[in-house]
Amino acid sequence: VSRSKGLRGTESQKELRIPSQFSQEQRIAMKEALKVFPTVFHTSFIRHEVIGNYSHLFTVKGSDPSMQPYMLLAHIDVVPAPDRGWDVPPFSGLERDGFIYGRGTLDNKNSVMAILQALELLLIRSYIPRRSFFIALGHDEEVSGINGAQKISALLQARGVQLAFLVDEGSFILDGFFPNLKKPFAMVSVSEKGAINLMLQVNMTPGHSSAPPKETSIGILAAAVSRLEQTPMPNMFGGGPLRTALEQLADEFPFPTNIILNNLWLFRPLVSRLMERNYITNSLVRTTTALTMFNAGVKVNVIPPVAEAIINFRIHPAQTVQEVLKLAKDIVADDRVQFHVLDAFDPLPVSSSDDQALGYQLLRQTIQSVFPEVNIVAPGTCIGNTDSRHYLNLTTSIYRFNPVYLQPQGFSSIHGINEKISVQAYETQVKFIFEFIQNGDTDMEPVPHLHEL
Ligand SMILES: CCCCCCCCCCCCCCCCCC(=O)N[C@@H](Cc1ccccc1)C(=O)O
Ligand SMILES: [Zn+2]
Ligand SMILES: [Zn+2]
Repeated sequence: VSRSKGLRGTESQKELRIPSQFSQEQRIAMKEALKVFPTVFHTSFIRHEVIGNYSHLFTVKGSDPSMQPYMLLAHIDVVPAPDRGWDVPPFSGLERDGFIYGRGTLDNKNSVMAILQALELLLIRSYIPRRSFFIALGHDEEVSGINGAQKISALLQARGVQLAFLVDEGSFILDGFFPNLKKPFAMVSVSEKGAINLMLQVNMTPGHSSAPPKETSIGILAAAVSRLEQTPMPNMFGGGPLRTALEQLADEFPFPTNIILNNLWLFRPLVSRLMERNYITNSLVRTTTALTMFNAGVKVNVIPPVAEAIINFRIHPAQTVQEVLKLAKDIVADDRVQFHVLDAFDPLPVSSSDDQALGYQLLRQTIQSVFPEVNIVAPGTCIGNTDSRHYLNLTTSIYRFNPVYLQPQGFSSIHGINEKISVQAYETQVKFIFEFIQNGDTDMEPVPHLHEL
């Protein structure tokens, strides 16, 4: 998408804009006061509700009821953090060398705090939005979102709300993910992979370990999961957001990659193989198979009656739950291994990233203004799952983007160790949301878009 396209506000709208410049005092307060947002909680046109005991829903009523509302989404829960391996304790929130360390600093307390902080800063400058918006802060995203996001979504549906678009976590400004691409680019995820949690179970007759049978439940199951791990699902690289992104990025690469990416009609097989070389880009071209749990055995000298394993599949947008299960059964090819699907859902619909897509264009406009050094804003597919999938009933326009730079090392720190965000990056995220909310007051309305997969 060229930088020249985008949204244009009227002259009067431009004049009314509050510049996103903060005093030194405000910048210090932004960092220090990571606690309360008094103005947010005491503004007459903002309603705060607690949903499902712990999730938060803010309804910010705009002055123009004819404008369709949007939603900003984040989650307050985090995954556990091992005590070992961190440079500072993971729940201390300590600052070191300009970075705030801690579990959730990138996933997703940064967004929780930056959204509320940006709104607070706008309100104390007497900002009144034209377009209404919701802020939904889920409390159980890391364990499925059923008691948080799903309840908020049901409540808003009951109230007859339809959203123009929604913005959640799920992608970043990516820096250093391709070895020969020196410049960072913004990836806005317009879809996310599907998932299956599959339990494999083998039941055998227990007995004394001194006279073992030729095969045990553990041996049979281990062989089955090993076959799954050793047999990757097919490479599905071809179309969709990934192809669009690579084509948009083509000219950012040096020769000969630029030629290759500009001619995917010819070089598609080569590119699909190159993508497999790295475990992150590999996850974009196929359904991934991750062995995540394995349980068996009750005592050192008992042949175990049951062995169980859990396989976590992340489904490529070009496949379905049923197709992946069929492939998995064919790979295991052993009737003694029982399949139990614990939970499963297909890849999410693809939201529009065209010139008429309000949410996407507002993100692009704000990225270009806050990160002028970023040349490319490209659509992508989120490899993980987010709370946003619970809002399909409210909108067809779901975008996943965090206005933060991410390097491969930072990616490993999410759910890993030494998760951290620089104070400067956090300030920039606040600035981004401060601008985004104002940009949301544009008159441009989205056109209906049919989902495609
Ligand atoms: C053109 C290609 C460029 C290279 C691509 C690089 C990709 C790096 C993108 C990094 C963004 C990853 C953000 C992932 C957010 C996922 C959030 C998450 O962890 N969600 C959980 C939710 C969940 C779901 C079901 C049960 C429990 C939890 C997850 O496991 O997916
Ligand atoms: Zn998250
Ligand atoms: Zn997470």
